[in-house]
Amino acid sequence: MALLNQKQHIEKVYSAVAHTNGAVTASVDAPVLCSWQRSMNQHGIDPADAARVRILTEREFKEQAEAVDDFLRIARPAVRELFRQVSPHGYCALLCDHNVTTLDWLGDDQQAREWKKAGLYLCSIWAEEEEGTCAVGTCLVEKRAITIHKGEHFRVVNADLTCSAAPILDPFGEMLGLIDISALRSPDSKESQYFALQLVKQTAQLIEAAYFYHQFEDQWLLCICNNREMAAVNKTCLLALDGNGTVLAADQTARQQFGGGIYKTMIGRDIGDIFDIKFDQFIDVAGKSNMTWPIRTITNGDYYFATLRSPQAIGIKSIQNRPAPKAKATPLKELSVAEPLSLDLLAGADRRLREIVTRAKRVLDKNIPILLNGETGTGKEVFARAIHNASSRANKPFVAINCASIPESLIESELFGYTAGAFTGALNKGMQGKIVQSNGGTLFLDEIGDMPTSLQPRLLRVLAEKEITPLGGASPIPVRLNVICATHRNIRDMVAEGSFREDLFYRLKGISFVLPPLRQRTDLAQLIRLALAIEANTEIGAIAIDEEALNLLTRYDWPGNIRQLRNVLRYALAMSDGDGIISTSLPEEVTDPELTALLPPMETSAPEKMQSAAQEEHSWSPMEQAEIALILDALKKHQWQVIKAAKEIGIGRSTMYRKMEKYDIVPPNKRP
Ligand SMILES: Nc1ncnc2c1ncn2[C@@H]1O[C@H](COP(=O)(O)OP(=O)(O)OP(=O)(O)O)[C@@H](O)[C@H]1O
Repeated sequence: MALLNQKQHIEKVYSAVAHTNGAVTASVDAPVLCSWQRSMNQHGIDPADAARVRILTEREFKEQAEAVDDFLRIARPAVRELFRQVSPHGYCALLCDHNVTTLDWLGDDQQAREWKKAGLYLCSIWAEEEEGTCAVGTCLVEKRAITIHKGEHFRVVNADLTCSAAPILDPFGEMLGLIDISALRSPDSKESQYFALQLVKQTAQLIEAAYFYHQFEDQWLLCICNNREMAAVNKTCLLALDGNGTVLAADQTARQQFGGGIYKTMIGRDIGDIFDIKFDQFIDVAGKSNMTWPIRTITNGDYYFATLRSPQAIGIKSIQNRPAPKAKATPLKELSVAEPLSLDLLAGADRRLREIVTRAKRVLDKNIPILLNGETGTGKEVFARAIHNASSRANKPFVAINCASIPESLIESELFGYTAGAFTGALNKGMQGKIVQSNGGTLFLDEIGDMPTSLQPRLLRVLAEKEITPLGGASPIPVRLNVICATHRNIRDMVAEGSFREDLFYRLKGISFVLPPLRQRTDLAQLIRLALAIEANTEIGAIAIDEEALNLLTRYDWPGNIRQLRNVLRYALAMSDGDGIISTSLPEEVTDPELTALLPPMETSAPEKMQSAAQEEHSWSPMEQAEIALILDALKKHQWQVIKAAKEIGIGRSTMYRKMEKYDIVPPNKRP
């Protein structure tokens, strides 16, 4: 842009934002003007600022791309096709994640320097907070497709570009990413970009549909169209249904057409409440054929045409005896909800979790260390077990060690084992460490953030050399190690503070997954039904739960995540009189969270304090202290259910009671 034009552009932006000249303000499209105001007033950006677009470092790029691996894999072919169509007209194509970072880029290599200079390149960040008005950033804010043409850009350095971007939403209406096509030069009129905008919109829709299919490939997919001829090839208006005909997800078109645009009005509803179909009969006819079937809406009797695609694999058992798809019928035992839970059952219908499960399945047998991160009770251990059970090592041992519950002095021998007479107090026969026990199976290192710094180099050596020398041993033992670690801590921060070795961190984090806390899960109602079935040892849906109770449970904040949810359901089952769960079956912490919040902290923390005080009065030997810590940890983990805690430690019930008596360990409900 020539200097004079640059000056005019800057003056125009200032004048429009300040409304000093009505004609200037009126000449700017409303969404562009709003974005200019945000850029200047909220983000404090100077339209004259000539800085280049910010670029991600290689490591940041790798991490961000890894986190949306599935999305990129699904979207790339569509971006390539789009680029093929637009590149002869001077456009490049950008695929961005929901952080507006360019994770894929296609452009004419001969102009690579120019693209780079303009920031239209891999790793560039097109956030409105940094760039001001721009197609990608403003599209993210507006959540709709938009063209930002030349001087509509906020910063003068971008004012030669023309860019059209469209959002790509997931089946739950959340932003997955964005697609953009941009050109360095273009005609002055914005109308020239009309077809560019339509093309990015279409491509975004295609990616959304592909993603929807992928996310729900193990469920029934109902594809609805208002035209019989187009029904078989239609890519939008999709509903994912479970084996009972309950709506699990709906794409944008379906939400707009049948749910008034509101996601929640459709999810969890029976398909028979929306269309005049009985789902079990419908899958008998439509599920077995690729034919198109006429259906009518219940509300106003409008005709539509539907095709039904059967699941590729079913994870959840249906309450009635519905026929499983013939092609890939799943063995009966996989349909049960009994523990240990499979990866598919753990994923539920939550987008993030389903993505995590898909990625986890891809590395199952690749000997890549997995790091699981997540708040307490989000299911890290259960997830690790499910990964093990889904791998080819399923018939080999899954050995878990909790680095936080074992005293530092014992971790070494627990992990590495020792030979007979290695030290005073060592068992006569010596002890095989957990690492050797897990040989060929999976070693689960829970709370890895609590691994003492003194032991970290030793663990690193075992991982690198794949052999181990027990304490007191002379020769190393070769081990086939597959490690899954878990922690609720931020190990990266620990690395920065120096309390966790960086080399060990990268050795353990071949791939990492963050399990979402319950408050972020989008499939809470479904998870509640699943957990209820597990607690009651029945099939999903066999225990009724009324709407008020379900609402209370889905609205509750769940600081203890799934562990707490399962305790609440266990309590509710005990309180219910056989007619299912109603709101009065639920504990007060759920029905009246404010009341619980008002209780003085002593109510919850006192028992633990008293317990520690009781232990401190004695002078136990280090071995006894270790035993106390182990018992207390197991009891707390199992909410003071002695039998479960004993089972976890691997001792009998009577031994457990004897030890509790010896160590003065009293359950909170029996304390004075
Ligand atoms: N998807 C699920 N459905 C039903 N129950 C689940 C699910 N995920 C986890 N659970 C249950 O929740 C409880 C907590 O799970 P787990 O011990 O794996 O969590 P965690 O994240 O390892 O907890 P912590 O960090 O406290 O060790 C367990 O009883 C487990 O069986």
